[in-house]
Amino acid sequence: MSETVTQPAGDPSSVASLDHQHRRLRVVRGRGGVDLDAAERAVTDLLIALGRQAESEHLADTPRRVARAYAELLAPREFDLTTFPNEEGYDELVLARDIPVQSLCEHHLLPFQGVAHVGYLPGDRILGLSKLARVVELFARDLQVQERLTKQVAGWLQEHLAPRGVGVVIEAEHLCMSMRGVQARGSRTVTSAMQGLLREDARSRQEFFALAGVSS
Ligand SMILES: Nc1nc2c(ncn2[C@@H]2O[C@H](COP(=O)(O)OP(=O)(O)OP(=O)(O)O)[C@@H](O)[C@H]2O)c(=O)[nH]1
Ligand SMILES: [Zn+2]
Repeated sequence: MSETVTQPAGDPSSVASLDHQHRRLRVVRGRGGVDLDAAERAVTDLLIALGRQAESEHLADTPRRVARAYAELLAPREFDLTTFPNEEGYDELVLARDIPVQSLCEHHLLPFQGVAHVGYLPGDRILGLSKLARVVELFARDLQVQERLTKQVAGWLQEHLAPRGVGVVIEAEHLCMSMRGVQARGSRTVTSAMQGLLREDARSRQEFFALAGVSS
């Protein structure tokens, strides 16, 4: 048996189907579609505005490449959110550290990249471990600000896994801050989002930050 679930407001383009028998949630996140032809024309115009014609063989195909690159960067891969019954009653933290994060800053369309530490305190069900990284990608492949990305990952896990708590820390370097502008090379921005016991209980919160290797 399966049913289609539409994601909540703020994420209107996402659709998922729930397989009750296997407790799998098929996660598909559309972006309303990238218009590749229009993007290609826009990149051609941008190159002209920057004073660059298709003067070399390298540049000749650049508009098409850039359009396809953005389409790829804005399209998270589909996955099944597989959960299992917490048969052992495991009630300590589960934490995946150093999950690579790559996203695009919505102010300059430049990359920001770094790592995410994502953890949760299990309730009735535990999650296939790889899914923590997949949820990070689900929201990172978008035009983002780091604060929103961090909160979206935590909120989504809380909603779909119903754990006793969720914690997300992201450490990232923004190329808009290092390659240009202030040129603060090597500076990393740290954001966190905590839900449930990891927000309310000081001991759990401290343990999360200690295991994540981040001072609280
Ligand atoms: N809060 C937040 N700010 C971000 C993020 N990514 C980039 N920014 C900042 O967004 C701001 C945009 O500010 P503006 O003053 O409009 O842009 P700007 O003139 O290019 O700013 P400078 O980078 O200081 O040269 C900059 O301070 C960026 O560093 C993010 O993920 N979160
Ligand atoms: Zn930026």
